[in-house]
Amino acid sequence: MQRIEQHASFGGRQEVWQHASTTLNCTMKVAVYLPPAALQGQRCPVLYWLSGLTCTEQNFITKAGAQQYAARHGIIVVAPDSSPRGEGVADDPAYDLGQGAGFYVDATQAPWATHYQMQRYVAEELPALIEQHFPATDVRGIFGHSMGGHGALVTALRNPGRYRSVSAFSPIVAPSQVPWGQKALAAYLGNDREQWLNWDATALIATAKERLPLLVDQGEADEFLAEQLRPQLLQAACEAAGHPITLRMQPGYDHSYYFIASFMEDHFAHHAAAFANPR
Ligand SMILES: N[C@@H](CCC(=O)N[C@@H](CS)C(=O)NCC(=O)O)C(=O)O
Repeated sequence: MQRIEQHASFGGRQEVWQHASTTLNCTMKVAVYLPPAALQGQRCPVLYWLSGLTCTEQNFITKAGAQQYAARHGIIVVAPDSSPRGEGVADDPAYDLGQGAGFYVDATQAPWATHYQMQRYVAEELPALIEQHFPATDVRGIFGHSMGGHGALVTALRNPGRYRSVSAFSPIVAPSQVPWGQKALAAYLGNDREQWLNWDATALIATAKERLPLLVDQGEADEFLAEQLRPQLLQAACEAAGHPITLRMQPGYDHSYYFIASFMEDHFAHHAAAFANPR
């Protein structure tokens, strides 16, 4: 791993690292915030952030205002790029497919399957790397925004026991039922809609092996709310399955990082409380 950026921040350090990913077959960039406790040699729990469409590892660290809360709670925050990248990596001219739009799934279809294995990357390769190279414990949480909110929910649901906590901002809760998800899942997984359900939080809730409480914040003025996000589908699935969920509709807020930053403190409190509780 090679460090390519470092900035003092709230007594800790915001870093960006670059590494060769064996899962994705390309060079990946990942942002790592080390709180003051980690710089003093303490092992800290790790909160993974998954970004939305068009994002790199930069959007979250420059716009979400998370460093102050990570510093206060003594949490390492890891924010990877949202897809494999590079000249040899398959892409599409549209913003919602290909580079910047990995959807956190493991692709099975050409030309995507060679590099687009984002689920194994975020759930397996990245935690192993972080826990080897940084003063991290194996206590993990995961959260994200939009496509990354979908990624966080699905990653926690598919990997029981691996995360202590999960939350999301404006997630795509039912990708198999909305245009962004249908386009990406058809490309990456093919046309068998049964396969799509393995990557759809609303579908996975019914048979979840672990009932981690979900915290979901959603802006009511979000331009993608009615067509792409539809959080009520997740709430209904949770009610049917007896899965704990706190869905907070936030009047006046749109889909942007201004919204995310406004409720970031609450998400850190949610994850920090879970980290403090022994299982
Ligand atoms: N209107 C946007 C749609 C993509 C979008 O809204 N991306 C969200 C995540 S779904 C985002 O985080 N954008 C980057 C940012 O706001 O920094 C575009 O065409 O680029």
